[in-house]
Amino acid sequence: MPAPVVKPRTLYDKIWDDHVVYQQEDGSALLYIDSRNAGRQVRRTDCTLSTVDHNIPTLSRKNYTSIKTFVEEPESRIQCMTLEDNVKEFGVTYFGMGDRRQGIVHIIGPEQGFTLPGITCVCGDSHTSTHGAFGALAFGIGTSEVEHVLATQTLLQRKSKNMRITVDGNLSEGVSSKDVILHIIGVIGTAGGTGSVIEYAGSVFRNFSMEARMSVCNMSIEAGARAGMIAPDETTFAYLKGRPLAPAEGESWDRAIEFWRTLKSDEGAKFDVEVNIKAEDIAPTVSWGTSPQDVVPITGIVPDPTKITDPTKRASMERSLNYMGLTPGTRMEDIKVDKVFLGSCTNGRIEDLRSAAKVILAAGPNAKVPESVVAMVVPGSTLVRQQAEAEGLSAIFIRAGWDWREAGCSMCLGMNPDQLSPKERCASTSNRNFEGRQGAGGRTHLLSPAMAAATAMSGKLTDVRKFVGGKDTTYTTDTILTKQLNPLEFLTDKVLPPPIPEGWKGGSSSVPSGAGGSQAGSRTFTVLKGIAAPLDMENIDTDMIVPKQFLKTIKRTGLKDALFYAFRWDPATGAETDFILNRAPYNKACILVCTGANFGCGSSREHAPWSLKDFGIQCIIAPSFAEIFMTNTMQNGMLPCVLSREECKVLYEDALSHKDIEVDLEKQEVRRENGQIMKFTLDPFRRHCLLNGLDDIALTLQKSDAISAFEKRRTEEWPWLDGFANVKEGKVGVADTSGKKTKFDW
Ligand SMILES: CC(C)[C@H](C(=O)O)[C@@H](O)C(=O)O
Ligand code: SF4
Repeated sequence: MPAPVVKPRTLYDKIWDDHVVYQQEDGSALLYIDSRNAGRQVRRTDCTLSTVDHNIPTLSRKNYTSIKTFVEEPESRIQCMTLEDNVKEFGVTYFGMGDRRQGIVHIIGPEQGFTLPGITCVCGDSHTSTHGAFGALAFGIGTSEVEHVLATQTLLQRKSKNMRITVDGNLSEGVSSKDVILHIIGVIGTAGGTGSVIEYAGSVFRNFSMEARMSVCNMSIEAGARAGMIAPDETTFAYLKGRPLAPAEGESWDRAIEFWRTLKSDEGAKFDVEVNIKAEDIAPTVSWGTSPQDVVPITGIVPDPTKITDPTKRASMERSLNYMGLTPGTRMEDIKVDKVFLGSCTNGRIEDLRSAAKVILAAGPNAKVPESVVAMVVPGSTLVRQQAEAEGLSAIFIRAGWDWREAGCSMCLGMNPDQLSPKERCASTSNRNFEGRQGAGGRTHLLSPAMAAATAMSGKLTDVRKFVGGKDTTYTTDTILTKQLNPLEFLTDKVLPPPIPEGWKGGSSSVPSGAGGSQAGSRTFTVLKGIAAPLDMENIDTDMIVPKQFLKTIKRTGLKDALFYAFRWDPATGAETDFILNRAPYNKACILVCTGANFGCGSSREHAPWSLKDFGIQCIIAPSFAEIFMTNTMQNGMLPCVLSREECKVLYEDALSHKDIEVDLEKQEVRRENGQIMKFTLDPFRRHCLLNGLDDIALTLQKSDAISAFEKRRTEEWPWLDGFANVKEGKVGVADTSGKKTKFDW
């Protein structure tokens, strides 16, 4: 009999196929998750890593003794202490503030060799896409899904489309990986990758270092994609070799490498969407608006909304320009800044710091940041910080007048004290320029580390080529700086597997008990009729829906007033504004109708649906949704309903005239008062769960035999994934197992 013909597969197809624990009839699958960066009992502590990053202060830690005494802000302190209690209780490896392996989770995972090719990796954070740079399938999830993974080590997923973005050619001088990804998002838009996993291909990515690849994959979420990935190659393997949590050299490493070499898209594999970009078309790029797609070359001008024909899009652009305090036609290079932020999970790595330091050096030995500007560097991890100090980079920054901080997320989202004041303008190497992202009323321009340095040294947005004319500032080998050290010199802390928590009967044959049904409120959605609140905006992001200051809660409830906070409360007086949700009858709305696409884009914060639900909104109707937000709503018994833009506009008018709208999930239809019916569709499994109020975790636990069987096979085929493979004796990188039991409200 002839051998069956094997269809060529993409890299994404291969990783997906390797992780299917159980294929459901409706097309969705239970996917095994190899690693997660973060309750319930934890099924695989050996696959879990946790740290503190979002809300910790970035002040000197010289006198650090404990979170309790160091973190002044009470809610942040409670959140961090709760995490510490939980990692103790569950025996999860934890890099706390006193550990030099602490840092932004998307920096420390790769740094430690925890992120490996071919794995699935999730984290309750949208920039988990970063880890795709290693040829992993890595994506962000919300709190409810994190719970699901912690309890079952699996996730219910529907396969995404395959999208390939190829960038071939030679990048021009001054153009870095950040410019490449900003340019890509400018071309395809923030919803351009929705429903897809992007594979980045072509000579530009092949020639990038791992750090540059991480910056690109990191921002896949800003392009709306489920994940971004790059096929692993010799650059990947060289980066991983010798890292503490990577497979140990010898048989384990050899076996792993042999497998990793198979992880590439086959010749002739089918991609549903292909985008081709010429490297030569990419210039040093900067954002002008409040969405990462609002970008222009640094040599460009602020665009003119009157040239936009679609009224919703035009209104969004006008709103952005008004928020940003910019006039159409202004040269980007004429825009003065107040602050410069170098850091974040996009650009807080050693190469980013080197690239910026190089520009500072090029500005001259005595060059200083102008008095009017505050420039800060926040390394992505404490190890990056130590390496930068050893390489002499910190001295370059400090001499030029930059503020040299400790590791954390910092002003990327301002959940800690590092924030912009209203109307302050910041050149930032982070990934999001949403309204209020870096502080209420603050204005953000996204750019590369080299451009940030050029901007800091001149006080206004500046073309980096003015500083490094003729010199290549891409992340290749660099000779200007004093000395470049091998990161392995800093990765010397010994690692042991996490301790086994008391009472844990783990292993691949058992599934923790007590799982199921912890979500707040009802999970059932059937028919809903009532007042709908109208919204006419594009790209409503989750930072707008619920700003960062409310993410410090460890509860799912009490977020009613947090909803659209910056819109609903006057920043000066705290009084109610006349925003639509504050006006009767919309203050009692149970449905939200939005005419703009890409509702819920940005962060994976489940606080967004929690706050909507707390307000009373159970259904959102829009032309399209960001994927993580959509899943998060359904996890909370809410319905995201997709209708065409035209239908949304009709319902918007109904909402304006206070007409009731009826949404029927059983029949999958929206009914208007005049009897007109609009049909919609929803994933059959999700619909079934919503109609019956089913808990995913309870359902998954019924498949525990399949999970155990998968784990057995995984141990045979990929033994290096069990436990922390490259374990050395010595210091334990975890908290102990004593301590009181702490329970979240979720
Ligand atoms: C807080 C977290 C859930 C969030 C994310 O998902 O991205 C944050 O990292 C952000 O960048 O907004
Ligand atoms: S995007 Fe910013 S806030 Fe979010 S993980 Fe990265 S650094 Fe932290």
